[in-house]
Amino acid sequence: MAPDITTAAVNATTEQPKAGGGSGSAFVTFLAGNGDYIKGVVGLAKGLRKVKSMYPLVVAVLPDVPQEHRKILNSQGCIVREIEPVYPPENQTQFAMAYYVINYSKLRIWEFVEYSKMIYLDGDIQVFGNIDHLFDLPDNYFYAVMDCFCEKTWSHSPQYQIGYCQQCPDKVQWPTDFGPKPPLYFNAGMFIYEPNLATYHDLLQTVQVTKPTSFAEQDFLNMYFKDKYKPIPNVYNLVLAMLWRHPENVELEKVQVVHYCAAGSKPWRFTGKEQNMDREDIKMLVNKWRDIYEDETLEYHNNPVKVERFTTALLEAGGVKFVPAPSAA
Ligand SMILES: O=c1ccn([C@@H]2O[C@H](COP(=O)(O)OP(=O)(O)O)[C@@H](O)[C@H]2O)c(=O)[nH]1
Ligand SMILES: OC[C@H]1O[C@H](O[C@@H]2[C@@H](O)[C@H](O)[C@@H](O)[C@H](O)[C@@H]2O)[C@H](O)[C@@H](O)[C@H]1O
Ligand SMILES: [Mn+2]
Repeated sequence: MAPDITTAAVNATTEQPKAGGGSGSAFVTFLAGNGDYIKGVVGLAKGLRKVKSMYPLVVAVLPDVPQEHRKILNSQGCIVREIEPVYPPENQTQFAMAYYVINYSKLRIWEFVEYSKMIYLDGDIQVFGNIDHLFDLPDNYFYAVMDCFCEKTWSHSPQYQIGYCQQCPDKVQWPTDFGPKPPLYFNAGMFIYEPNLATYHDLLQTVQVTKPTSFAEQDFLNMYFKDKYKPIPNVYNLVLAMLWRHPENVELEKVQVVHYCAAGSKPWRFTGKEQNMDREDIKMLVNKWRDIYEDETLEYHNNPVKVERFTTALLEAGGVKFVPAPSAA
């Protein structure tokens, strides 16, 4: 039987190593704690398989992720990478959500230089369309979708207070006495980046001298990459609040990636009781997530990537060495 090798592994042996040193691409997500986000990551691994992505899913896990959850990740074909926490400097900041303090640990993914390009996805994201083409975007930029400032979670901000949102910049003009309009701001639940050790060390040093703010590492990443940030269409990270805040900017049938970040929208613990959670579109998106999560045909053991014998022979004949690697996709 032909050895299981991922297309990415084959690609990795043919692509030229880039600046970061790595030569392959992969999706990466972040898992912390012993709670139920493991379900989000399993759903994501199965969703990437359903859309027949060519790339593996790396999961950066904090030490508090239990062995049982790591076993589940391996059984789903994920590549589990242990990371240490990253804490912001001592501060009095009230994060929008108290647990956001652990989200600074996401910054460890810049150390994964065995990969030249990665797409980061939160564990509460699902991919409903193949987005592998995003790995081909030009290097040296930080790609992500613009966020929305209209939810209560933004009530601390001047944008919210004057009703300004970058999703509808002409609705409320930015007052001149408020100083310069804020630069475009991205949601950090999904982004395309290149791991790089110099950037990684600079990120960690800069965190220690930067005052933490409400949206923790999301604010920090926006500040750090403000000159490299390139917005990509909302279809690549539908922040659910867009459905009721900016429906004119959403064409649901074209959405490729859904981000279940609105309060009460996590599909694995959905009750439908919170504000906006009784909407038909929300219930449809939660059911779409659940269908994938419960789909037995999407289990890894039902989907090992097989390569025709001739491909193997071709690789060996060409002297190209390939390393079998589990694929989450
Ligand atoms: O207890 C937790 C909280 C968060 N996360 C990870 O951190 C990400 C960011 O948190 P979250 O998505 O809840 O933030 P939101 O996008 O809802 O603001 C999650 O998607 C998970 O990948 C986790 O693994 N365990
Ligand atoms: O740690 C800060 C987090 O900030 C972001 O979530 C927010 C943001 O999207 C707001 O705009 C929404 O209003 C809010 O609901 C949502 O939770 C990222 O999705 C998450 O990955 C993480 O970076
Ligand atoms: Mn999220």
